[in-house]
Amino acid sequence: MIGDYEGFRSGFACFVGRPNAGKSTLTNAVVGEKIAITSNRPQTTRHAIRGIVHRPDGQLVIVDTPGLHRPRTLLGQRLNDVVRTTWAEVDVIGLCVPADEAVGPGDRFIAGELAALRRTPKLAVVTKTDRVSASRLAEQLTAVAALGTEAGIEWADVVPVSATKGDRVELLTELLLAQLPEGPPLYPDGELTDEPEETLIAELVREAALEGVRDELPHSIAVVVEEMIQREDRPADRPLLDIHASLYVERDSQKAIVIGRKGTRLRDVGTQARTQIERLLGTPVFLDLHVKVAKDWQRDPKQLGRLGF
Ligand SMILES: Nc1nc2c(ncn2[C@@H]2O[C@H](COP(=O)(O)OP(=O)(O)OP(=O)(O)O)[C@@H](O)[C@H]2O)c(=O)[nH]1
Repeated sequence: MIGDYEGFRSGFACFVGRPNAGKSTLTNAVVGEKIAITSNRPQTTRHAIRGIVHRPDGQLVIVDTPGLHRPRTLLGQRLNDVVRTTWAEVDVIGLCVPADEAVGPGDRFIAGELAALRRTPKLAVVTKTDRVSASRLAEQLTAVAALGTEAGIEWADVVPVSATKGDRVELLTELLLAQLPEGPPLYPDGELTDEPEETLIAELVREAALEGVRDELPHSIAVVVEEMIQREDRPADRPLLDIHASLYVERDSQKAIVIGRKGTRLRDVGTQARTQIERLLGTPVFLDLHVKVAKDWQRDPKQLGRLGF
């Protein structure tokens, strides 16, 4: 049957780069739908969420990985393992370097790790080009080319993009597709992601809970969707989906922060998350959030397992 797909390319790609490099935003821009989680604080992406681009001549499956970083906790170690496993499995890797920040040790560390994957084609992606002048962009393109040379990587392409403006996102997609092996589609037409809905919903709740909180919290929040059930006794044209989710924090003090004065903060988190979830699922949702303390869950293998890591 392979012959039926002559000229068709399919495979996996992932974007790597230091925290805040713009990987999630770029994934969304390439896939064209909000699926990965973005935020202006580092390391909010924890799960390998795939977005799927369908084209007449190819199919590109994007795997969104957490940032690689120096592990300080058990969670950190597991995240790094996830990242390395993902890198070894994909067909093409895009290293994202923001246009508005100098190439630094973080980029060199990641480039060094990438260089070890000899057979995988690698593209350098200079992100957030809308934030810099043309001359600054030209300098950054040179710096990123040099980053490759130093690490012993031969970039398949060096592509400047703005995910927010949509500049050259289409070009990048084509260049990624061109690196994929020939083969039949991996997923049915029309599918955007194969991540279970619960995971996406949990990530949306987590994203809402992280809005505007202090720096110590991001790594301490985990969200688990406990139950999703259609409300009974609803007219067919007005369905309602009940979602019960737990927000786990590590300490009582963090619980107080998440809940806020008289529960106002948690209500806002619920409203924001519900809006996003309704957009994702296309159905009205009643979202019930509970905050629970799981003492030092990041250091406890049993708790990590229960929270899905
Ligand atoms: N102006 C501009 N801002 C961008 C662009 N892409 C991303 N950003 C912003 O940069 C910040 C980080 O973007 P993310 O996509 O969350 O970065 P990330 O690499 O996935 O971050 P981690 O999940 O922490 O690894 C967010 O505030 C984005 O809005 C872009 O093309 N232009």
